[in-house]
Amino acid sequence: MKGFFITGTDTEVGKTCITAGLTFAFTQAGLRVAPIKPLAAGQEFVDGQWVNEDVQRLHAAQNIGMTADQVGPLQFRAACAPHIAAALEGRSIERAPLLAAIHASAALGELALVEGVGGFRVPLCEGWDTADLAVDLGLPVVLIVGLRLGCINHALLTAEAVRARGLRLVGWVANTVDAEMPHLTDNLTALGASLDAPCWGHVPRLESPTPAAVAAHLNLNHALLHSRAALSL
Ligand SMILES: Nc1ncnc2c1ncn2[C@@H]1O[C@H](COP(=O)(O)OP(=O)(O)OP(=O)(O)O)[C@@H](O)[C@H]1O
Ligand SMILES: C[C@H](N)[C@H](N)CCCCCC(=O)O
Ligand SMILES: [Mg+2]
Repeated sequence: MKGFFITGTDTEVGKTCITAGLTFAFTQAGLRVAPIKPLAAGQEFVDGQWVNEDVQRLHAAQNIGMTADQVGPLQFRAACAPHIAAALEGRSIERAPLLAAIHASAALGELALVEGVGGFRVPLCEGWDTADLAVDLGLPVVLIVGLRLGCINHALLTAEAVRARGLRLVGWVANTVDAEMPHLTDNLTALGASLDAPCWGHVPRLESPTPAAVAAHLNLNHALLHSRAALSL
C-alpha cells in the first residue's frame, strides 16, 4: 500500500481536518487519493442513518467515488476509546478483516491517507494497537501536532514511539488548537529543532476549516517528493 498514516499528539488535534486538507492538496496535484478512517467511534443519527463525522468529512474530501463505508469500514456508536465502544455493542475489533477492508479501500486510489484514532498508541484489541496498525500497513507516518501548551512533550513522545516501531516519521503539521497560545513562534522553533522531520505546514485557526482552506497552508513539496518516489510517478 502506498500512502501515509496520519497520527496526532492526541484526540481532537485536527487529524481529520488535516487529512481532508491533504486529500484536497494531493488531489490537486493530480493523484487519486483514498482517505480512510479505519476505526471511527462516535455516531449521530442523521436523515435516518447512523453517521460518523470524521468519515463524512473525509468522504466529502475525496473525488474517486468511494462510498462512506469504504472510507470508514468499522464504526461504533459511542464516542470513546474504540475497544470500549465496540464492547458496549457486544462487538470486537478483529485485526485480519479490518486490514483486509483497509487494503480494499486503499486499492481504489493510488495514495491512501489512513487516519488513526486519538494518539499513536490507542488499544484496539488484545495485543494490537494503532501503532501496530501502522506497522501492519507499512506506511510512513505524518504527525499532526495540536498547538497548545504541552504539545512539545506529546510530539516528542510520539516521534520516539513511531521510530521505536521501525516506522519513518516523514513529516509533521502544526495545527492551531489554541489560537491564543503564548510564545507560538518559540514553540514552533522547538518542535522544528527536535522532531527531525520536515514540517508540512502550519495551519492557523480557520473560521471555516474546509479541505481547500486547510490545503492553502500545507506545503506538499516534501510529501510529493516522497510519494512520487514511492509511487514511481
Ligand atoms: N485549524 C483549524 N481551524 C479551525 N477548526 C479546526 C482546525 N483544526 C481542527 N479544527 C476543528 O477542531 C475539531 C477537532 O478536529 P478534528 O476532528 O480534525 O480532530 P481529530 O484529531 O481528527 O479528532 P479525533 O481524535 O476525534 O479523530 C473539529 O471540529 C475541527 O473542525
Ligand atoms: C471519540 C474520539 N473523538 C476519538 N475518535 C477516540 C479517541 C480515543 C482515545 C483513547 C485514549 O487514548 O484514551
Ligand atoms: Mg478525526
